[in-house]
Amino acid sequence: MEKLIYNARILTMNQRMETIEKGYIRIDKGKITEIGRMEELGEREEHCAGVAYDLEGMWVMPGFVNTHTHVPMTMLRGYADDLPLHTWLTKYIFPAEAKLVTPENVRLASRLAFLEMIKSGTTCFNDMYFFEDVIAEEAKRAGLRGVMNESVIDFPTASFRTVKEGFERVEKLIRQWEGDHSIHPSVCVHAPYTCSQKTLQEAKKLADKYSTLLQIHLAETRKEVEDITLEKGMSPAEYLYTIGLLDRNVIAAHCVWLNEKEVELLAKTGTAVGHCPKSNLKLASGIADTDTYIKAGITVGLGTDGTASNNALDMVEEMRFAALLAKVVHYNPEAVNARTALRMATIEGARALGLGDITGSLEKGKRADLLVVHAEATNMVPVYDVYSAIVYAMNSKNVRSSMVEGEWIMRDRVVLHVNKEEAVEGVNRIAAKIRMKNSDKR
Ligand SMILES: CSC[C@H]1O[C@@H](n2cnc3c(O)ncnc32)[C@H](O)[C@@H]1O
Ligand SMILES: [Zn+2]
Repeated sequence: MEKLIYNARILTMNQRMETIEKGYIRIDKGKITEIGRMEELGEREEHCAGVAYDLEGMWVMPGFVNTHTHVPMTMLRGYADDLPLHTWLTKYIFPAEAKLVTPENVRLASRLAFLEMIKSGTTCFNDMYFFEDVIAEEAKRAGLRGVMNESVIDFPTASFRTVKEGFERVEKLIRQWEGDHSIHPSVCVHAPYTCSQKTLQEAKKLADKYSTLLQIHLAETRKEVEDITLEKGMSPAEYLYTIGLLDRNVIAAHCVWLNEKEVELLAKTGTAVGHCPKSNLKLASGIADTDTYIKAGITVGLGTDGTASNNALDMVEEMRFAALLAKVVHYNPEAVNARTALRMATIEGARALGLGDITGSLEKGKRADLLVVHAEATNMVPVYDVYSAIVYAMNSKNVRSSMVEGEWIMRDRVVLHVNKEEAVEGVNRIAAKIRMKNSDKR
């Protein structure tokens, strides 16, 4: 059914960063069919074949694109905090996942994640986990757009015993969702320190075969750089370049520790970065120098990482952290200004995922993935600059409604297709079992 949104201030986030003071968007079959000023609409609002929404006092902007997360890790939120990555991962998270990751738990934990994501304005996410078939089903039900990465790693996991089996699962998922508008399966390998050269190259071949994205964790910690340099005689990104892994269809999460040469390699190959500022801070991994990356021509999006290392899925927070942190890297307040930060959270994120023609900005022909923001909320007043208000003053509660593929997924803070009580109760049940098992061991 056609929808018409009118009387809103519209932030298009298009190439020219156009805003429309009082504008309208016409939506049909999931797509933006018209976008313009109210004067251009004239009396035509009466000629909407479906429903018209008067959004006086609201801003309409593209939904946030979370370029790196592990959706079902909501079940491990707060399970192991205040640890460095290596200890956190090998002593706590991998062992817990070996017992906890079942299709049923993944389903429940995904529902909780989707509630939190929708409430804080995410409309599109790039996931990396196990049982992505289940996560994809739940994302579809919630109404979200998702890039789904069944992730391959060189040890047996709950969802596959061998790397071969892992890649078979990836291919199955790709075929299963072929032609779907909002579920985008892709290929993923965990990291250069958990996957052999053979696994990494096989993944790249598969991503190229199906024209999908390839996702990997890269240069997250100083330890990773030291270990890979010792083993391969070169730093992690240089190693990936040497074996043919860096490319236009690749997104590397984190990239905290890139040297000058590696920055050039990423820029030259068109490899994108998924910057996760909060997770990098909490695990004390470091601060990625995104200002330098962007100036070098690298596409940089933002990600939350999972809730066991963040511990939230809130892109509004992530965007603010990204802007603030970039400034202290070079003691330069102009680094990553509000416009750049909002671009990273929307259109640059979409471009990093290879979805730049589909989502991330509000333009004719693109899919209608958008947010309705309450601009008159007290924490947003006064407004001298819309980008400043969104990046430095807004909080997630200011997001009132959201839409993906032209369908509302939240209206007036009510998430339409995820049952809150069920999701909360489900994850609390999982946590109770973990607590019981851990107290048995003592
Ligand atoms: C192979 S599925 C994804 C795998 O990654 C783990 N993980 C979560 N956060 C991080 C991180 O910051 N660096 C490296 N690995 C991470 C997650 O627990 C899954 O096992
Ligand atoms: Zn991660």
